[in-house]
Amino acid sequence: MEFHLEAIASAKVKVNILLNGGHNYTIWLKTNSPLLHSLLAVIRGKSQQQTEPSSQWFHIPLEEGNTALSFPQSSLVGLVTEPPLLLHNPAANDLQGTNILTSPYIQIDNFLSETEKLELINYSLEKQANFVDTGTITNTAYHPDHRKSVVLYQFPEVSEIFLRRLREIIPFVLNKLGMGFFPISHIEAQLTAHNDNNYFRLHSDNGTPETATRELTYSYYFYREPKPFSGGELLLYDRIIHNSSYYPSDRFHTIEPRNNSIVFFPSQCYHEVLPVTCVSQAFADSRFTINGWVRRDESFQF
Ligand SMILES: O=C(O)CCC(=O)C(=O)O
Ligand SMILES: [Fe+2]
Repeated sequence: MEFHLEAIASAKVKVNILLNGGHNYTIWLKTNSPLLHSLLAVIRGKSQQQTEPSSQWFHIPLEEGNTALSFPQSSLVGLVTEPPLLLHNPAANDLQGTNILTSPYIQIDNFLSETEKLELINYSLEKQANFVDTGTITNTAYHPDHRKSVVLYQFPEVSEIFLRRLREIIPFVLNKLGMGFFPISHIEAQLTAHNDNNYFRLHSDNGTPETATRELTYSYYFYREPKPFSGGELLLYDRIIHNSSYYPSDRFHTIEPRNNSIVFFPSQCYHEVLPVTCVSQAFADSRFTINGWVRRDESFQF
């Protein structure tokens, strides 16, 4: 399921505009705002030579349009952005030959309140009849046993509030992962359940043309207590970069699917979900997740 809620997707950046003569002004802009992109273009020295003199000026409305900040492009000497907007991916920067890159991840405990988590469990149980097999979409003749679990694609009653919460921490998460901030087009979300002998074999989340704009993967874990299953750890593999392509190395981090925690990592990193053992085999005793991907808006390039 994809959510195209602009309010959720486009996070804001604090931009301090540095002008000739030591002047500076702070404004807030969405990551996909054309103004932000024009400012960045000037900084990169890539602005088009305009013949129209008026287009060589910036006119920025302030205080809900009651005031305006106007200055010529030539006066712009710098931008301080928070969170940092990186103009390129430092991880892949200037790498030649074969390199091994550690796959960064962050796991945040108590992502939802205890009541919200319990409501989410009850909600998932009410919707049991609407879950569908993931294998029918993911498994192929080449990889017949790639994935086994069930998924709910539509859950509007909870997804909006969940994604709003998620969006708030994305700047913090990208910073922790050492990833540059990027313009976000939308955030995908699905609700999955892994029961006895369910798993997801080694894969990356953005290896196809349709998934190429996925930048950040998240997985929120929730289940009944006492923990009704074992296994189901997430293994996150470090990356081998060879000739600009990413491959999994044999080094990995083992991430426990701790109840009410959320994990984030770059979507290009290979990972797998180890088989779950769930003795009761009851749907209610599954390893539940809300998981998905934050997508880059390709129409805006920093
Ligand atoms: O359930 C997890 O821990 C990760 C799921 C996953 O890798 C995916 O859905 O792409
Ligand atoms: Fe994945």
